Amino acid sequence: NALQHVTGHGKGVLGDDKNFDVRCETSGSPCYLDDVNRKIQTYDAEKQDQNLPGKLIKSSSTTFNEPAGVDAHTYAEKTFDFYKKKFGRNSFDDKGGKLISSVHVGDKWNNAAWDGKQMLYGDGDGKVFTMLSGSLDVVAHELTHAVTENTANLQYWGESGALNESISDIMGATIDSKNWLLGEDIYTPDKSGDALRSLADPPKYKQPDHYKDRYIGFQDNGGVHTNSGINNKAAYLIAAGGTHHQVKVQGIGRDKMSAIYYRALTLYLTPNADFAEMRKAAIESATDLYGANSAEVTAVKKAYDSIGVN
Ligand SMILES: O=C(O)[C@H](CCc1ccccc1)CC1(C(=O)N[C@@H](Cc2c[nH]c3ccccc23)C(=O)O)CCCC1
Ligand SMILES: [Ca+2]
Ligand SMILES: [Zn+2]
Repeated sequence: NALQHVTGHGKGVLGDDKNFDVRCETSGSPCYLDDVNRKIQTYDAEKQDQNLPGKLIKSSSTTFNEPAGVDAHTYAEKTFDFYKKKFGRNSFDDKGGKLISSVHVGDKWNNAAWDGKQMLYGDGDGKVFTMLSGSLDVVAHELTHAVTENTANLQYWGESGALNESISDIMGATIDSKNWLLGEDIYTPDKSGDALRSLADPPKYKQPDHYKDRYIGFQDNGGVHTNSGINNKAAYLIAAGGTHHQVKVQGIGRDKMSAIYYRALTLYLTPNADFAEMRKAAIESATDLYGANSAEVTAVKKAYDSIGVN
């Protein structure tokens, strides 16, 4: 069958209308959540997590009545386009690798993940989470794990793991740039105004925002989802500015901040990098991009001073 690609339509998890690229048989039907240009395919795991990816989501027309799949597909396209347009990166591996997502993974699974090969999204239990692909920052978070694996490959425990997590939150909050929250669109559907994490104020959701308050222990791979708050705070301050622990940072904006972290991730960070190495890599990247005595380099130095990473 000819690789036709047409525009599909459908409502997302929050009931909003979305357009996205699909593939239809030459007869015009059925159509699939298969973006042949970007090589993004979205599957239905049918509430199990053993035989992945499951079934390629299809519809008898270009209209898809599958909100979780519509958002997983559309947000993967948006994240793909961000990396391509802003950094010239051709998919997560910079080789045009195929991006596979599965929705309805597990039974009311209150989580999502990149499993080393594909993205997985749970439906949530409807209390703690609604379908997790309904949040652009979550999709961008997961896809960024794939980028990290193909670049610095930050090991997923201890300080390198916290940095791995932080880079995913930073790119998530850059691509979903409406605020500095993570997961707010799908977290506690019955309650508004809360989120899974805040980069602006990590302690609001029980994350540290200073190196002296880091978690040292064995839970969650040594606290990768906890200590990410420390580097998240630094990234927030570099972008938005502010005074933290008596240190004043002049912000340089989200755009330059994310360019610094992307350069650090792809050129300087190594698999076992710790927070001290993150500081050096960010200074080096800002120096490359904006000059040794630039306001951008000063912002990076001050931000890391303010979180106790000197
Ligand atoms: O990608 C990640 O870092 C997280 C992947 C978690 C995971 C790891 C290994 C196997 C399965 C699942 C998923 C996300 C996450 O931050 N999960 C946290 C918070 C969380 C979500 N659901 C939970 C349920 C219970 C406890 C904590 C959580 C975690 O797993 O810690 C990222 C954005 C939103 C969900
Ligand atoms: Ca957000
Ligand atoms: Zn993560």
